[in-house]
Amino acid sequence: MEPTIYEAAGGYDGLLRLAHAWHERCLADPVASHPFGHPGQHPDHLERLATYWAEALGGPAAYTGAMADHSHVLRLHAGNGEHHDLDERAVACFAAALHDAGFGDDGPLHDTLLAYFRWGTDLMAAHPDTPDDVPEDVPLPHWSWDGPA
Ligand code: HEM
Repeated sequence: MEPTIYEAAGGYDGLLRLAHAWHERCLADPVASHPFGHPGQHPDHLERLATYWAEALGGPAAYTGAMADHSHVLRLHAGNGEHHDLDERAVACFAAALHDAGFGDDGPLHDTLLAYFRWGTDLMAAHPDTPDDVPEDVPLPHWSWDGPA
């Protein structure tokens, strides 16, 4: 049977490595660093991000099982107005992070992870006005080798 993207990416450990690499790239970027480093952000941010990615990419449902739901994640990203520059920089940082974390610069796994992140960034930008616009109980969006699942 074809491995899930989660398995192909090295499971939770591989995705945690990628989350660290993405965060490093964002912190080093003049635009993408802005959202990070404010007081009050979750101390386990990267572990929670990797757990979320794991669930979205065919791994265990541990984010929604033990941490929070997708509506919570949407609310964290909502209410910041339109920010296309930031989104573009965040995607560029993710492409660089794929390289840094050992996922290479091309190939099916690299390409699907990058496409997932680009899609996810658009989903996160869907509520620019206020977190109050985010409905309750939005299901966590899954991604497959063929795109949105
Ligand atoms: C422009 C791109 C993005 C930026 C600038 C960004 C920024 C952030 C920031 C600042 C936080 C911390 C919020 C807090 O703890 O107060 C966060 C949390 C998080 N983000 Fe993003 N994000 C981006 C894209 C994404 C994408 C594409 C995904 C998923 C595919 C994602 C998933 C998450 C998750 C799961 C959390 C943690 C939620 C929790 O603490 O339970 N983000 N993000």
